[in-house]
Amino acid sequence: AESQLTTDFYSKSCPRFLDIVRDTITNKQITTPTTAAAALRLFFHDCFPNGCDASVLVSSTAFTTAERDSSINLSLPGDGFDVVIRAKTALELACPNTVSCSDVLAVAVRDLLVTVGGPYYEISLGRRDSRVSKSSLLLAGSLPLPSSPISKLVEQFASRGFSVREMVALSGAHTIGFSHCKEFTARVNDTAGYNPRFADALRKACSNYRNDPTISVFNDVMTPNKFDNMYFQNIPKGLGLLESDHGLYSDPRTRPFVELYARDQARFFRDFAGAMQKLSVYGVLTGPRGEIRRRCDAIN
Ligand code: HEM
Ligand SMILES: [Ca+2]
Ligand SMILES: [Ca+2]
Repeated sequence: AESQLTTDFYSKSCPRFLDIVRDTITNKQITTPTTAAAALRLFFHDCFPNGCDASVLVSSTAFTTAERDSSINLSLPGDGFDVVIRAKTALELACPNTVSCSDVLAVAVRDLLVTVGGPYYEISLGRRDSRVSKSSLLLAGSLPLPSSPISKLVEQFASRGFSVREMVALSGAHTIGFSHCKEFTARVNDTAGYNPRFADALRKACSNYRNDPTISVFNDVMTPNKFDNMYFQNIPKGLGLLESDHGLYSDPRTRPFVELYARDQARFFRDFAGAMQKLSVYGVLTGPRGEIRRRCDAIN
């Protein structure tokens, strides 16, 4: 299906497509700077389990619990959904029933990454949206957990055609955004891999998280809002946040790529851009296998 995608898919049917998405994401990112990270994680959680088909955008109904309401997706921030819905609303006025929500999400993420300093890459278009979104179909193990051993993560990426190198490059997404205390606190207490002063600061920041589960910490403590290679420079210094971040440095299969990206940001940007292009065509639907959703939060 991915071979049927083209970069000029909407050039006749919706010539303003790219401009409309760019205007929308620019306004949103300026007013809400957490949007870029929110949308990037949303995209990963759409594509990785069952393909880039906007299945994660659908809301639950009286009859079905949608993917969005499965436990691993409950922490997806609303701003990722919101930026897609805003762009889609503007697009329905300009070119009704033409642009898929999955294409909007893929392009919105690309453009948002550029606004925070990330690399530009071409996005092929013509994805269609899923006609199903069921929490019950999201199998255990369809998304990586921070507590998973590196072998398990390598396996999860390999079964979808991603190399170890691509997995490390994609993990560089944690150069922006934040994580809730419950995702890492248990590990901080045994201090394995953490810089002691960083561990102290994390314990302090999270000391009240059971009463206030919204407390969260930047994934990249040095440049939290900038897309750069700082994530990889942090890890060898014990400044990685999640157990899976530290793990990339302890494992001999992934460590060389952490070191490579830590010293060569251009290399990281090239590999990240390539891996994002690959992720963005993973499991796409084309033609009659999908639909152009009228609203991104509901199957037609
Ligand atoms: C390698 C395995 C990965 C694991 C175990 C993992 C795990 C996590 C966890 C636990 C969080 C914190 C969520 C929260 O507390 O709200 C997080 C945040 C995030 N993840 Fe990952 N992730 C992985 C790979 C990826 C990939 C491949 C991407 C994108 C290409 C990505 C993008 C993000 C972003 C942008 C955030 C910050 C979200 C925000 O600020 O709203 N992650 N990740
Ligand atoms: Ca999906
Ligand atoms: Ca950063």
